[in-house]
Amino acid sequence: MNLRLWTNPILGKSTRMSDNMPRIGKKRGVVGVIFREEKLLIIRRSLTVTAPGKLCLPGGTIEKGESEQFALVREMQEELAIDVEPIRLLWRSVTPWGTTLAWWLSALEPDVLPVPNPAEVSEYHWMDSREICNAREMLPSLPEFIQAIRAEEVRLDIAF
Ligand SMILES: Nc1nc2c([nH]c(=O)n2[C@@H]2O[C@H](COP(=O)(O)OP(=O)(O)OP(=O)(O)O)[C@@H](O)[C@H]2O)c(=O)[nH]1
Repeated sequence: MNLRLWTNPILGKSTRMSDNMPRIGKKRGVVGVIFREEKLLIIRRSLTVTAPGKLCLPGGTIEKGESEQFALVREMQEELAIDVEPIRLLWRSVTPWGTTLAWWLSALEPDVLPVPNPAEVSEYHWMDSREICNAREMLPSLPEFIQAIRAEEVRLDIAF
């Protein structure tokens, strides 16, 4: 694969990326990185959306004119009826099909219970990193995110 170094303007750090990394005009998405008791909030996609039945982080496409934070708050409401507070951008990645993803650490009040919108989400789980890496139906971006944490490309203030 043809690799080059790309300087992430937000993290101010060089990240190894391939030639199919972010390009202007491609679809952009945002996902919420939401922890509770050192577990990550994972959704199972409904059977009527793309990648049906797959496990992934809650999130979705950034609509025209939206900021990443606005899209994140909207998607969390639409998918799980939760109000989250975007805290900071942790990582950027690109899917093999060219969607750039912004990974936002987000806060959720400790007593709030997500309520899946069945049109988009069939269920949710709180999973640790071992469960995420072992789950067969996970979108591949999740294990890649865990690898980026282990490589200290992503800085978290909690053990995960
Ligand atoms: N929600 C979500 N999407 C992800 C993850 N990882 C990943 O590659 N994606 C990709 O990010 C893109 C946007 O996510 P989505 O499909 O949930 O967006 P959406 O609800 O707006 O639906 P749409 O874009 O099909 O209209 C998709 O290409 C999806 O495959 C993840 O962990 N969570």
